[in-house]
Amino acid sequence: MKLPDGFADKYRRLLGAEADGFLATFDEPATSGFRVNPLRPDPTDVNLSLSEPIPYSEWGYYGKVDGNAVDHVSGYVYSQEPSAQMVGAVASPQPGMRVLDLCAAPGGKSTHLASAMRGQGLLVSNEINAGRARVLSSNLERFGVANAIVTNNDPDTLAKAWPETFDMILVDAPCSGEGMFRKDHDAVQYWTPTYNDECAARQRDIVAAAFKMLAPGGTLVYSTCTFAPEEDEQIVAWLLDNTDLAVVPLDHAGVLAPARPEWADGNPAIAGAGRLWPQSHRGEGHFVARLQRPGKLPEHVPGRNRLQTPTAEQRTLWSDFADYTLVADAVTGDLAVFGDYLYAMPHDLPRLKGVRVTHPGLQLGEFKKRRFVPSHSLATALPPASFHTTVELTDAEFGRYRHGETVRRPDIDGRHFALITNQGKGFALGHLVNGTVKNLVPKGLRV
Ligand SMILES: C[S@@+](CC[C@H](N)C(=O)[O-])C[C@H]1O[C@@H](n2cnc3c(N)ncnc32)[C@H](O)[C@@H]1O
Repeated sequence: MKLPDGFADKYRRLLGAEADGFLATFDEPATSGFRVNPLRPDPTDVNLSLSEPIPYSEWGYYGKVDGNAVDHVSGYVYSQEPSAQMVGAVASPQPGMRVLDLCAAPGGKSTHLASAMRGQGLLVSNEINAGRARVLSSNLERFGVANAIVTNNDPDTLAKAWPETFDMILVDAPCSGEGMFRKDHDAVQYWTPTYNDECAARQRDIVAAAFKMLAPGGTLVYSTCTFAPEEDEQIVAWLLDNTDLAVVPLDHAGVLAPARPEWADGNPAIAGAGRLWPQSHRGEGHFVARLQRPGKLPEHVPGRNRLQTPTAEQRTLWSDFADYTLVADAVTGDLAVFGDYLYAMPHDLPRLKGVRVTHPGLQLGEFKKRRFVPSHSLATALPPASFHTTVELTDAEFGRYRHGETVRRPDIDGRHFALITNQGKGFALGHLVNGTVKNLVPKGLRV
């Protein structure tokens, strides 16, 4: 690969004898990986025949999953490069925590955090870019995450709304992406000898805002997919100088190499952070640090939010649908209406005033002229056992249904909604009308 001018010289200076091995990796193919979804009743019921587990990532495997395979479409797997999986492994939030993923799109780390949280507690996934926030919401829906909301704000706005609010915050920072060079040619084009300093200035602003939102006793995880000390060790040094955070040393017994204090201000505590290098590990490379505030985590105080609750008519429309389609208590959470849409919102929400919430929880459906139209997200959020009726499709029918076609099941009478499955995995809803399954795959998801 043609590396940008100045890049190789910089890493020869930093790495000395190790530089040749590091620079040679840019001519090797990129590595792929995925995680299985522990939120599913049978997480390993996916095609793992050729996949080898990633030793440091509880649900991770090396290998590639086809984006059109049922395992992907039904949210049984999430494709994520192996190094990136170290971040979720280091964070490992406990179920019940209040967690903020500040730079969250498209959702690789958020779905990993949600896996560890097991549906308990609150995950706030924030993304500054509106288009990317929409992709994030749909990836969380596909993965069946019901205890998350998505916000679309800059970090300073959130810091004003949510002082000392979260038990854990992940900053997976926008960076120069040197670890993406093998996968993303644009990252190579952007790089100049001053780009790392420009990224570092933005990263300092982001971590400063993140720190304001961290509760006493809380944990900040900072990560990048770049090798540049300006964006890695030097950001940790800045946090140690400007906040009461301390580095929690990571386990360097496996693939994670110690970070390099000499590439920042020499503070030996920085070595507790970790680096994944592509020359010594099967992955693209990453930096990760875990830092903690002194003190004891406070009790969560739910914010006083004035949410629009459903009207009596809307409640009836919802319960008519739910009673007829779902088993009892399939949906938990507080019912709230946003525009024409009904959501089940997670409990323990902080105050939402001043925050742009673009995905307030699990979208249940839309009220349309005195009718309730269920949302696609129910198909991947709820297990098949939650539905009174499921319709299993053959592999050939699966492809046609995703395309938007109807299927026939003459043995099923009446009119009702059903979960559509392939290989037992729910991936869409359908409306059965006298033996014909009308296709409810949203137009934007048809292929
Ligand atoms: C490395 S990516 C996050 C990847 C994500 N965590 C994942 O695992 O899928 C960084 C994200 O930060 C966002 N971003 C860019 N500028 C930002 C800023 N000033 N403050 C917060 N986020 C920003 C980008 O839009 C991008 O989605």
